[in-house]
Amino acid sequence: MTGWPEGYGRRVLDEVDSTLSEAARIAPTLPGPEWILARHQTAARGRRGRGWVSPEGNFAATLVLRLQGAPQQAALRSFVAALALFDACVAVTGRPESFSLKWPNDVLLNGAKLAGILLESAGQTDDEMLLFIGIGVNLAEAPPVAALEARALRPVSLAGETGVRITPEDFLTEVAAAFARYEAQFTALGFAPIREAWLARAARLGQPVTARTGTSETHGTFETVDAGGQLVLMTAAGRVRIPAADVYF
Ligand SMILES: O=C(O)CCCC[C@@H]1SC[C@@H]2NC(=O)N[C@@H]21
Repeated sequence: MTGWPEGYGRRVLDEVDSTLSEAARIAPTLPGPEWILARHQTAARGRRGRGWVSPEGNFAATLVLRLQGAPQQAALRSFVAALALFDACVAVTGRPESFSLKWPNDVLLNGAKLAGILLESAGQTDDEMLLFIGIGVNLAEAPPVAALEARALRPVSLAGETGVRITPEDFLTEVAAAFARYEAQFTALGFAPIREAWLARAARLGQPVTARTGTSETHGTFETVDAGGQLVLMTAAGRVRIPAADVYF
């Protein structure tokens, strides 16, 4: 059985507006990294200003990390978190072939959206920042499709697709343990092995995708993710590196 990782704190809330907001409120008082899990969120947020619908029984948590170094290095923790989620999903289902990762940091199950990650930060000085890694996983139930944007991937739940039922608390133990392993690897060896591991689990590598920002769309073949975590597409106009976007298949 997976144990709780040494050095990481944990608190479980019945209800909160958003675990990301709670993280920002309590982070200055925390002595070390801390997971905040909520059974219910009243104002959860998703990427790019979207909301996040999280029915009871789904996983909603934020990890608070105090980090030294460049903000770009902090942002690469989204890949660390995505790998941790992938491993946790495999640990509870025993089905590595069913899961994949979508740039920048969604977890797919049978090609549909199972989980999302939202990074926020605070308190940045020259050498220290607080990073909040917000994670939502449809463990029990997928949100209603009416809540989705056009072209967004269909949401699915772990229980619906695999029949595996796990509580958010037990899932947190798996995610926290996997995160601690990958974070130790990141600290010791940098982004290179994380990047390799992420690419080995990537959805649609070598296939055509569309990357959309608020203002532009880029179509191309998904070539790789570079050493800075940017999406690399081969387009009709040549190779393009994209720092942030939504990807559509
Ligand atoms: O848009 C996405 O794919 C990212 C969704 C992230 C949702 C999680 S749920 C826990 C944490 N608290 C929030 O308000 N959002 C994140």
